[in-house]
Amino acid sequence: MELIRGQHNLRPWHRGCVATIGNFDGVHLGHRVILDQLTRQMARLRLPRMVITFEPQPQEFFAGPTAPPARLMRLREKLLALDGLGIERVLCLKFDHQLAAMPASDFINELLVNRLGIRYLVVGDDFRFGHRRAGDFAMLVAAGQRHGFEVVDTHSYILDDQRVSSTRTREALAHGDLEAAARLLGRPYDMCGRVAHGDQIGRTIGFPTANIHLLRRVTPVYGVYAVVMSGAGLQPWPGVANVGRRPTVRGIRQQLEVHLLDFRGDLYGQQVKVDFMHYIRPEQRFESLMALQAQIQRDTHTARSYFSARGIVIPDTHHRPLLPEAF
Ligand SMILES: Cc1cc2nc3c(=O)[nH]c(=O)nc-3n(C[C@H](O)[C@H](O)[C@H](O)COP(=O)(O)O)c2cc1C
Ligand SMILES: Nc1ncnc2c1ncn2[C@@H]1O[C@H](COP(=O)(O)OP(=O)(O)O)[C@@H](O)[C@H]1O
Repeated sequence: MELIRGQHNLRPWHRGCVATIGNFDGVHLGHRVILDQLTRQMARLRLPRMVITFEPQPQEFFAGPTAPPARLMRLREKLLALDGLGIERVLCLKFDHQLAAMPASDFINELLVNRLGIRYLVVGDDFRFGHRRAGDFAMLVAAGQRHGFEVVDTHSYILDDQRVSSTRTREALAHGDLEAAARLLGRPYDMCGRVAHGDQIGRTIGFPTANIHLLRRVTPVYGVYAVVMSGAGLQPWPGVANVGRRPTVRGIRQQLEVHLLDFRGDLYGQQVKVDFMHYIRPEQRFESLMALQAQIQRDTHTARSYFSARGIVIPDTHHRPLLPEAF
């Protein structure tokens, strides 16, 4: 997949594509239907698929730095998901004052027509763009008729009588209904990151945890969960995780901490993905490390019952095949 950061990085060979515009936060089943639509048009018109997205997301820009709304994915996670679906190109536009002030006609003529040479565009019929949100679906349809591209409305994807959306997914996660979120996403909710060094308190209470910095993001999950971690050259590995500020040890930053069940080994520096399977409890402040330790012990029991009821097996570190000494 090719990532094009900003309009100024578009080159003449990027002209000619079938495209969609949106936040794609979560890359949920509704998004997947849109992307499938692009795939069919790619085959018909023999043109690459282009996803046009914004960073920060417009709602984040308008909310300002003090009250950022929760988002499901960091840009990196979004790009990984789109790459996994085989999308050829992503144009990531920096959403700033300049873009917010761009007249709707420039957005169409400069970007969509001149720079991108769009031949097919799929967007929601409530999509608004350009200065004062003056651009709308009807304007795109009219431009399409003038310049010879097709504009199609995204049909709402319905599950359990309701539209699948990023907001609905965030709400399911906020209510601890990870199972509902997984149905909307078509996979468990996950977060990706690199395992960093922490305060090394975990090992002293018998629960070493792989620390993953969340890079200032407002997460839609908060508290203790049964998780499955993958990456680091391991088979998917069940564990328990805490997303929070760790009030017991006076943590400052919000962090994701994963304790893998029955695992021993070094994970520092590894890039990992953590699937959130089941909500266990909210984060709490404990009076002592001993009280925290006792609670984590109970959390691991809860997680073990969850995994065994679903036939998810915990691998055995001791039975992992070892490379011969000579290697
Ligand atoms: C399953 C689990 C639940 C946790 N719950 C809490 C909690 O409710 N409150 C808290 O302050 N710390 C909690 N922690 C502890 C911290 O997340 C962290 O593991 C601990 O402070 C050790 O940090 P370190 O890895 O930097 O040494 C929990 C950890 C795990 C693995
Ligand atoms: N079962 C386990 N789950 C998670 N990490 C483990 C486990 N066993 C060993 N580790 C290793 O120990 C580190 C965590 O130990 P910890 O004492 O919590 O130190 P830190 O505060 O640096 O995270 C992990 O980053 C990983 O490399």
